[in-house]
Amino acid sequence: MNLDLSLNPPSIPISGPPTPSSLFDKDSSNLLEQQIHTLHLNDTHSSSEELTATPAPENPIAVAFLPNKGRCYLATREIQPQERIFVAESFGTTMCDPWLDCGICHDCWGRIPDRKAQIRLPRKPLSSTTLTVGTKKNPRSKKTESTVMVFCNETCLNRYGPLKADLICKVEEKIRRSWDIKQAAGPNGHWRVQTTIQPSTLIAGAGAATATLNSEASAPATHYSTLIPQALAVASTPLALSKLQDQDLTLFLNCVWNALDSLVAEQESFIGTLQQQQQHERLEIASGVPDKRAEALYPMLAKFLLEGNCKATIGSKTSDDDCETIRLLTDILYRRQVELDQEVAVHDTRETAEDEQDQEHGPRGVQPTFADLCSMQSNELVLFRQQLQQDADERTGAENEADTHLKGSKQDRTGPWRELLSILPNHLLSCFYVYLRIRDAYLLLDIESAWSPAPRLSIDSALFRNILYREVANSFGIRDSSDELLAFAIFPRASYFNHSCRPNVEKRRVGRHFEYWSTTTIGENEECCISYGDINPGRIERQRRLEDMYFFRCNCLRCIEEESVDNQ
Ligand SMILES: C[S@@+](CC[C@H](N)C(=O)[O-])C[C@H]1O[C@@H](n2cnc3c(N)ncnc32)[C@H](O)[C@@H]1O
Repeated sequence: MNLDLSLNPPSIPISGPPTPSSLFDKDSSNLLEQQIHTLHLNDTHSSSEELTATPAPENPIAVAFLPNKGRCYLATREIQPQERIFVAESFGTTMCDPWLDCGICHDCWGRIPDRKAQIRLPRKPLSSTTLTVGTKKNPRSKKTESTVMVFCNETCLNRYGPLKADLICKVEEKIRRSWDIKQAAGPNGHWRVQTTIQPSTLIAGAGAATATLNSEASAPATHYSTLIPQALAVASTPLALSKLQDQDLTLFLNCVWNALDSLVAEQESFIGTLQQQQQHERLEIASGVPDKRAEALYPMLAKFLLEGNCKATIGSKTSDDDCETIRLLTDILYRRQVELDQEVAVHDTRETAEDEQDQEHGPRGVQPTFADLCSMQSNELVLFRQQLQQDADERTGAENEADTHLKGSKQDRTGPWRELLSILPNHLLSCFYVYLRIRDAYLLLDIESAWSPAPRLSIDSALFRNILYREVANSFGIRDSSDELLAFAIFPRASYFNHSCRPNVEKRRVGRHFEYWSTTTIGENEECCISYGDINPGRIERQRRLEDMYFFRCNCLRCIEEESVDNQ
């Protein structure tokens, strides 16, 4: 979901961009806990303190905290109408699927004037590896064969980062592969999810496999056979889930996602990696060569977890929307890895600090970091609650289809998972699917040793959640002059602009930047707000839209004024 944009070009010079404080460190594993702590701390502020922005004389705006809206931008001085107050840089972008090969540049999102001079990626034919599960060879879809990235010219490609572009094309190829789960599950199938082995023998193996398959060694995790009862002790019905306070819901979700990671690690440890033959030779596993087993691992996990439990289609193909999400995640993970590696040589050319003026697209803002992205507001809990409600609404008045289906299905082999899966909203199960898809793609690239020369990426559920639920309702739609949605991008430092139904700031896209311009005189310490889309309808309709799309009840001055008039 995205915030709407306006697309007018700039005409006057820039003031320096503000630097919002980063509340979180780069270790993603405890970000959720830290976020709760931070919000708790913020709750203890007095309102007079909260309304004072930290002075930053060179910047016209600074981040502050408002009790009923969270963080916001306040003016640090009087701002005149038509001042450019901020330039935002993205940290993660993804082109919408229909535009992948339609002459829109992946870097500047402009229409490519010279179609003959454009650069189309991948340049070389895609990997010859047969990406099928089971014995049947699946013909490549047209999507896989088509170009996945187009750039105006070398300048745009270099700014985007050729290594990253190449990597995203490789990932795209993997996520488009067909998951033929029926074939994989047959008697001659390559892999079956096994959950009958004693947990005590698995925990060490699971940790070892994770350490091998992911670049960061992780401590052996708690096994799902412990985590699932823990989750169900917190809530065992959708109704109980809907009543949980934030802290308990976070605990519940942590148990669920950690349980998924534990299952994934356990199954990976059965396969082992190519270097861990002894591990899986000890265990009785289905026949097949290791790489075939690995190819079948994630499709089978999806079948095990989702089939019969999820109303969303767990198809053999990844939906276009899911591909968009995975490209965005990969872009972000790539940039995070570059930060972690601090490999200047591999770094995109656009990242040089002294290059503050882009000849084609005007001035640049401060380059955001992964920590900036992690300090954005996570919408995981509100989204979860909304999805629970939606599922409940769908069930009202009709037979509880999901439950009937479960009871009559052959899903009993899911054992301890069954009860847990049956109470989760469908949307969360769809997120599992995207998570398994991305892990599948990365595992195949591991097996093919296909990362180099780009940095090797890995993901676990904590990282996945940290990124995914910050993208939700926080990413910006990139539109062309006819309002066509071309792409999505995350602008971490721009995400502190709150909404107002009477905004005093407007966004303008200039190439791949966003610029923020005052539309009126803004007094010192006054809040600077943009609008999240259409502000023309009446108050009730405006508020309903914001609640549905962005999960909050609007507390802007206009709504407060109109509400008090309505109540008189
Ligand atoms: C893009 S973020 C803006 C920054 C956010 N306040 C923060 O602390 O990170 C959007 C969120 O800010 C809050 N918000 C923005 N505009 C608001 C408004 N007019 N009334 C109430 N809350 C608002 C809501 O929580 C919303 O989900």
